[in-house]
Amino acid sequence: MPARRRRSDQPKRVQLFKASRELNIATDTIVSALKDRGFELDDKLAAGDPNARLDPEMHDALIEAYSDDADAKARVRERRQQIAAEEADETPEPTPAPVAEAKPEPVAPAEPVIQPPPKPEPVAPAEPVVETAPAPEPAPERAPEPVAETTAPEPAAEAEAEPTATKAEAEPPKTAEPVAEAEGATSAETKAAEAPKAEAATVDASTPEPSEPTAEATEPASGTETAEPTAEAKKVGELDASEPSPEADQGGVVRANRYGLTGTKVLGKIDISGLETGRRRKRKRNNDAAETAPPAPGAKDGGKPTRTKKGKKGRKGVSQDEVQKNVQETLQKASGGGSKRTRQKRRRARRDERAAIREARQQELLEQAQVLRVMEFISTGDLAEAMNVPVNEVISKGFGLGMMVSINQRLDADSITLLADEFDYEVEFMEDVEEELDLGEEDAEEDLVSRPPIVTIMGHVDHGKTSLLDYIRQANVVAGEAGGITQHIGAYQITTDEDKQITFLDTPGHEAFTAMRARGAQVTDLVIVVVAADDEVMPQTIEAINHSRAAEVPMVVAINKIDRPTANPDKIMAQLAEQGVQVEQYGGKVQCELISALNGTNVDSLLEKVQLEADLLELTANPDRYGIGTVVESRLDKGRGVVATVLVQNGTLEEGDAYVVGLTSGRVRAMFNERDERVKVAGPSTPVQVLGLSSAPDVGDRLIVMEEEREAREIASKRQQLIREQTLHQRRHVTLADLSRKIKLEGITNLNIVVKGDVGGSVEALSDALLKLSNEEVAVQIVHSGVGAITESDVMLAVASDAVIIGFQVRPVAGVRAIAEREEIDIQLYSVIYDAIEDVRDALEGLLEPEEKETVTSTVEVRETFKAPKVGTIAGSYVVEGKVGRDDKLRIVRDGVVIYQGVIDTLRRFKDDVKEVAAGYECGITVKNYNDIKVGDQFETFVVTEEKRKLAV
Ligand SMILES: Nc1nc2c(ncn2[C@@H]2O[C@H](COP(=O)(O)OP(=O)(O)OP(=O)(O)O)[C@@H](O)[C@H]2O)c(=O)[nH]1
Repeated sequence: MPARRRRSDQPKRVQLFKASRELNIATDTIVSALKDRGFELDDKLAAGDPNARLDPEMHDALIEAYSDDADAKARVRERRQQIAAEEADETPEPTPAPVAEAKPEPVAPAEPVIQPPPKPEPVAPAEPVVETAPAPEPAPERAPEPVAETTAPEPAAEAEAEPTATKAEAEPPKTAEPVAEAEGATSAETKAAEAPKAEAATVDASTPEPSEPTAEATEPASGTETAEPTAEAKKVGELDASEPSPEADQGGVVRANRYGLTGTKVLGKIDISGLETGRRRKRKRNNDAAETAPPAPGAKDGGKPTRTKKGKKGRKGVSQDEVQKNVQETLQKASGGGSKRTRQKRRRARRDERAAIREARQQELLEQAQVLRVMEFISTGDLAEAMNVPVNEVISKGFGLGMMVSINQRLDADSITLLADEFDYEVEFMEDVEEELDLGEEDAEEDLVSRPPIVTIMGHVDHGKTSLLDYIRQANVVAGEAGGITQHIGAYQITTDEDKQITFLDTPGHEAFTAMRARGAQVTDLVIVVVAADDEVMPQTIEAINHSRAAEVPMVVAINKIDRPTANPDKIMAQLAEQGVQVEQYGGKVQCELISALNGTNVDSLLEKVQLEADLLELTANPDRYGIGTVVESRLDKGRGVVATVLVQNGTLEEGDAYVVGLTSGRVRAMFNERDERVKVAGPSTPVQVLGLSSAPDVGDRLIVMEEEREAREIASKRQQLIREQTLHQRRHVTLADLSRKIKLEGITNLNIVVKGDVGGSVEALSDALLKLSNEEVAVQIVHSGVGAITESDVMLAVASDAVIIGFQVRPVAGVRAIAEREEIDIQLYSVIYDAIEDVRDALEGLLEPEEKETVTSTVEVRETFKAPKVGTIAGSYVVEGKVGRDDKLRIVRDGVVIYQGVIDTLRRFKDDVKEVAAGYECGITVKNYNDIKVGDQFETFVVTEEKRKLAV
């Protein structure tokens, strides 16, 4: 499976929801803006899918159009940070109080105000100002009309006209409001957003009044309110001006001071908060207020009475707290807490310090994009943990994005990316855990030594591939190896006359070659294409040529069977040239030898040519590193357990090494070469049989030596988990048993199969053949294939993926049959590959006819064996489950592999022949024509009945 690339590697394509957030505009607005600008939108984008991605040009166009909003947002953020810092400072002076108020308050007014035209208001004040001062320009431009017109003209005028007088009278009650107004103004400005701010700011600076009236104007009550604001505005002005008189700290004067200060503060804040966007800020501020506001006792109550007049509850509450707090602080100060002051100073210093650290950390996080390395299908809980955020936050973000996720729900790649984005994480998926291994480590030039080439022989059927391999192998043995005949272990190494070594992959044909390549295991360095001289370049010859080209592996042509009288090598060379293979005899570069695999003619010089070609490749490896190899064959050996032939590709594999291979890990218990001699080490390009695997790996799996076994185990279990999760997610509700019916009734499109077999070769062959059965309606998928008995985990896998289990020359281990029955998993067992293929084909075509049905009657364990003269071997047995019948057929299963199938000759209890023996009883069994029964063997007895087959639904 191709490793998923990090999104950051791709050209930056921003998601719609991100752009929306970034630019502070609705997704709908973005979509329509893009349409207006003539962009072609894909379906997702056109539908406003928040995950749809924008091309960089679209993004640029949006930035151009809406950067103001984005700027505003950025400024707001900046300001928020400032405010947070200020709050943290929480100076004892009255100043902080207003700040605190300013924050919560704008929020409250902000919302209601936001909807109406916030902009018009600034306009309103602008008018009054016009008279007194310059700055009317902005107003006319923006000046919408509604509120502005109704409220603005008169009140504004009044406000200005009446200033001082009104104030003198109105002062007491209004004192409470100034803040409110100020805030109102703030919010108004906030809404005005963009341009007006600058203006507003200037206005504020010069004349505080205008801004306030505006604020009020915005608010519902026009007349009265306007009047008040003006008054307040003046007040503020006055206070500011007059207040030079100190005493701020004094208890008695506290109130007056406080208010004066509050007012000033608020005005100062106005332009900043003017940038604020309503809701978020509100929440934040409320929280802030809650946090900053000390548990001041009767704060609320204390403050309220003064303010009852004006109806802004939110404000009152918060400001009351602050007021109360200030009062307390000031009183404390006044009562002469010198030590307190120092303590406060210290506290402030500490706070500053903490704030600085926090800021630095934030900055750091912002600067370096956070990358999350996770596997697909992790649960929401795990994702939250990986991001170090509370899981409910992740869930609620999910809701916000329209995703209903629960804590244990497994998430697909898109959901993970989306959620992680929300927390500013980039996601890197670990599809292949191998990525985590340090395989990429380059070998130093000086560590590299040359290694033998690894060669695969390919060609058309019957052109002599096997004969050539056999000849080479035998010739090699004859050449003086004392180890005896080489065994078929999937690969072997020979030594040429020049004392050079060549490793051959012992599986002729391109199936094995492509099967490995399909798994990303490029083992072969060189291909020998065999063509029979008495035949022609055939389809599979062309396939072989194409395979070697696709793999970018050089080829050497062997024109075989030249001993045959009908041999016509020239014709073959000409035909090869037609395929673009120019052999050297034809002036081309491809080396070619005319051979006879049967009697060995020119095989030596063929090997020389192979060696020459290999020399050009300058193949090297570093024997001084941990071994890395590829499994070329794996099988279940009766005595040794799982045996895997590993072709070491780099480094050295040693006995005792800890390794991970496929989904399993372990230690190399022992190693044997192709002559079955025990070896302690295996260097580059050496094929070796590895013992000590807990389960059979797949052909093409990489075996990687790890420093510690624990590490290897972790990787294996991660892989298992990944496979499990992926399988769960790829669940298809299809079973072979229902296949025909489902094809007809439900039009199902997938048939999942778990293939188990006795040797890797047959498993591969069967799997490949089954895969090829896919037709237009139904695709065959091999969800798992492996060597060995059918285990519970196979059944569980089949359950998870609704698969059928096909066993070739293997049987379910004890108890598994019962589980399969309970789970309604169909296990089909075969001894002939062709039968399996035919059955599946029939099932796929919905043609399976009723036939014989085999029913297993018992499982029997051989506990002792006795040799009796005439009778042969008697198996002293125990019936584990079921009931053995005298006429039952039987299979002998050893280590999960069927070694014999036949019939029961005699069935006895004590010395009597019996018709049947039930579970829990002992009996003596002899098998017709078979005596090689061993203790530990299992008999599986069965009867064959003429019944409709399961598949013939
Ligand atoms: N006369 C002659 N016969 C050969 C030679 N090489 C192979 N044969 C015969 O050709 C037949 C097929 O040879 P194999 O080696 O089985 O061919 P293959 O390409 O391995 O065939 P598949 O495994 O079916 O793909 C056998 O009967 C061989 O004895 C040769 O050099 N000369």
